[in-house]
Amino acid sequence: MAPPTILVDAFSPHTKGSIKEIAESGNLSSIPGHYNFSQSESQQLPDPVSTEDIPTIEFNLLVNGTPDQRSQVISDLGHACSEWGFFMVVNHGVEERLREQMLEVCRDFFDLSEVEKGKYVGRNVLDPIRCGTSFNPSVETVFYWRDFLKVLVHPAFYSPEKPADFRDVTNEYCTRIRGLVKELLKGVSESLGLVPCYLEKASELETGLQILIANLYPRCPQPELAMGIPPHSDHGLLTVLMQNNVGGLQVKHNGKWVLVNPLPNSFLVNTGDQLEILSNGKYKSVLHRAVVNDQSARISIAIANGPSLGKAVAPAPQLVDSEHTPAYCEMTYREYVEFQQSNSLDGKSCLDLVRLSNI
Ligand SMILES: O=C(O)CCC(=O)C(=O)O
Ligand SMILES: [Fe+2]
Repeated sequence: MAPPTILVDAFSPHTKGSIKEIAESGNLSSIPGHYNFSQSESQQLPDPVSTEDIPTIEFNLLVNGTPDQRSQVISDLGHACSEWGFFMVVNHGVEERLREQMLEVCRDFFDLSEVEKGKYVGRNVLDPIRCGTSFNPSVETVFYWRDFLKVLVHPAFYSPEKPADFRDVTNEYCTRIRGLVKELLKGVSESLGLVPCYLEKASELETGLQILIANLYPRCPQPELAMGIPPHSDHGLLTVLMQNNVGGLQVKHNGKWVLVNPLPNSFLVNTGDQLEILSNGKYKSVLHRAVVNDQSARISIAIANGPSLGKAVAPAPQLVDSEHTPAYCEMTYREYVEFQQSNSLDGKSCLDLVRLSNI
């Protein structure tokens, strides 16, 4: 088979529009060649996928439980972070109505005209509002079956002008998620043997960077040949994810891809690179990816919660001793995010690049 000849410059997704537009144009029965990963040398599809029970965290017991119940949840959190880097949160108190509204405003955004969405085509990772397609199209030769919208929502809050209710709904939702993350991080700190406020302080969470990422994966006529989002880890502390009722997320666990089937009304939470650094590698930032399907469009909404951009992040001194030397170099979160964006990671975590060689 001939190698792919499509170059980013010759076929910029920004000029040709979204994958939504391509997927919805006529009766598409096969995917364009530059979405076909079987032609790519760098990505291999698919690996065997298994189903396993994913750890579940009872949020209500973490914040309102008896001391014994709270201790149990903290121990569950510790296990989830060290063994999986991934867990489901149930009984979190965020109303189903708000979650549905979030999905609606994000769907309405993707339904805007290409011209309207084109206002937000951005190039830089820290642009306040950025809409695009694929994963990192400036360095890719085969594209991902995904459109995205990324909005910075904290410490300064931004919103596209349309749809009209996007601003209010996302502001409320992201504020609620910040509350959830703050409590989860207290539990995670305690599970590391640190004081409850450790991670909050060490990451300057009050001015922490929060990013809303809405992903649209349209129906794909040949899902076995395409990929929605490639294996990656998230750069922040904790990412809180939900989806419409369509599956596709997979997490890497013990060397295998595990299909995630969330419990109704639950949030999916994964650990990010900054948590791995702060915990000196005790909690691994989990690799995850999203596959596509030929039945229904999938929408996922990830809220990434990270340290303050100016905060220099390093392993907690309490987790460093003669047996556990510092495993990562200190870097501000801004440097880390920009460093990640400037590297073609090709399925690897940016952490591989900042890990000190002594572990
Ligand atoms: O669509 C998904 O389930 C995963 C999305 C994701 O990993 C991300 O936006 O970082
Ligand atoms: Fe992710």
